[in-house]
Amino acid sequence: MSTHRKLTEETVVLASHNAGKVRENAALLAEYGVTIISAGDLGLPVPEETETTFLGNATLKALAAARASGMVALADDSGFSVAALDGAPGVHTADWAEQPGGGRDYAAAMAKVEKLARHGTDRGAWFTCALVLAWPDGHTEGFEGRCPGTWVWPPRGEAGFGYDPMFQPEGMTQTFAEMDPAEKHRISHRARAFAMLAEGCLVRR
Ligand SMILES: O=c1nc[nH]c2c1ncn2[C@H]1C[C@H](O)[C@@H](COP(=O)(O)OP(=O)(O)OP(=O)(O)O)O1
Ligand SMILES: [Mg+2]
Repeated sequence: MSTHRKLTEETVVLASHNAGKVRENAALLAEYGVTIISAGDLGLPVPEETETTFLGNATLKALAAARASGMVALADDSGFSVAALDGAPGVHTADWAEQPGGGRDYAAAMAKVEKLARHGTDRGAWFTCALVLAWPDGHTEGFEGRCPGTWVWPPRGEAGFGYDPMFQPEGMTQTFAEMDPAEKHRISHRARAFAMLAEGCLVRR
């Protein structure tokens, strides 16, 4: 018997303000007949990410959206880690792209990572994604997936979002940004976390 709470609702709030993440999670949920409303569409605030782990921050974002909306919410906290940098930027991945005047510059963020990591011999890198479902009564279900690979320079490809152009997953010759979305969905950290979430909490309809 599963110890996970099942999602019975047909619509969930996607507690993310990142268009790339909303798009990828919406596509994954659609396979289970679940539709989404984004936190942006509902005008929900962007909570401060004060936790030190991906699961901690995803839980905080999911609970804030579930309580504010009265609906089940799904949050995604994710990031890029470099072995030579002891896992940085990690939970601070989005912060590294933040510009002084507001907004994000991912070309600059990738250049910062390369500058710090280029002297190391270890090219290992990985993406992590924590997905948390939260109910308005405070119940949560969380799952974490990782995708191992290497960082590459210069960045390659136009698809995807964020740090995708500098990440080549293990066993592949293309970066995430050179793959089509369906291919990224077969192997990504998000897809792996989602597969666990689906196994635990989703019912195909
Ligand atoms: O598949 C990915 N491919 C490339 N980059 C990625 C991926 N997944 C996460 N990332 C990057 C984007 C962001 O710089 C950080 C997540 O930060 P994170 O706080 O979880 O998301 P966010 O602030 O963009 O949106 P929100 O918190 O509203 O969900 O990692
Ligand atoms: Mg964030």
